[in-house]
Amino acid sequence: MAKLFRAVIMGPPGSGKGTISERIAQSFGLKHLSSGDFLRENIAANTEAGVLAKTYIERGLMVPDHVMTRLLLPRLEEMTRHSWLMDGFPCTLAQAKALNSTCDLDLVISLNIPYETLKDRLSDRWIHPASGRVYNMGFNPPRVQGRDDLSGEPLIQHDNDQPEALVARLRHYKDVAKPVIDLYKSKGILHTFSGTETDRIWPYINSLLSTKILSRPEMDTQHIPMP
Ligand SMILES: Nc1ncnc2c1ncn2[C@@H]1O[C@H](COP(=O)(O)OP(=O)(O)OP(=O)(O)O)[C@@H](O)[C@H]1O
Ligand SMILES: Nc1nc2c(ncn2[C@H]2C[C@H](O)[C@@H](COP(=O)(O)OP(=O)(O)O)O2)c(=O)[nH]1
Repeated sequence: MAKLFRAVIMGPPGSGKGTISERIAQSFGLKHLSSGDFLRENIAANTEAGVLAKTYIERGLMVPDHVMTRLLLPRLEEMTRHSWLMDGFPCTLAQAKALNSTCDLDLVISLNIPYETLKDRLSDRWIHPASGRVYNMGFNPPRVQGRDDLSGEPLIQHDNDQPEALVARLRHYKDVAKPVIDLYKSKGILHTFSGTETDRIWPYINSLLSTKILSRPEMDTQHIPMP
């Protein structure tokens, strides 16, 4: 059996983590794990952690580290037979250290996208709140305006995606992500990609992964929630 592959994708809000993760999952058969999806599943199932996490997310705050690690690490430990790509975790040094004690990462992708680009994308980002599916009116519009493609339910915009809130969110991201990025740099597994368009960054990520993932045993093209 081919060696399992463990990767993380990092980047500020709107940098394209979700979009690129889906492409990686489709092209390389890794399972796309998303901290946001996982939190939404817990909220929908009314688990104790989900109820707690909801109180933070509703206020536009990050969920505390101990809640995130207690929720996610056991799930990652269970994934003994699959290669995966984690999107949205870790995003603090405490989370990264906790992840480190659970598994050895092979690769970290960091997206470095200019502020103006993030601002434009996010002010035009529409979300299906129940699933977390995202649309952008120019880049990946829904089939029917204002409606989710799968459920037909209405799409919403988040206040914290609007320019007034964005500056603070990006500053916060930079502060908390810097030590995480430094940690992965020191381990020699960090790969940074800069640019303004996902379609132009993607070929570089694709060719990097082609050199790292030699065999593709799990050509599973779906975005699979954690077990
Ligand atoms: N690793 C994490 N640590 C703390 N809170 C998290 C983490 N991942 C997700 N969250 C919380 O869950 C919420 C939803 O996460 P999700 O990644 O779907 O959305 P987001 O805010 O749109 O992120 P982005 O803007 O980067 O796409 C976040 O706003 C945050 O409150
Ligand atoms: N115009 C444009 N929009 C893009 C591009 N790549 C992604 N997007 C859109 C899709 C989303 O609406 C928004 C943010 O992307 P995302 O994949 O949700 O980012 P992230 O928050 O998971 O990091 O930007 C891109 O290259 N151009």
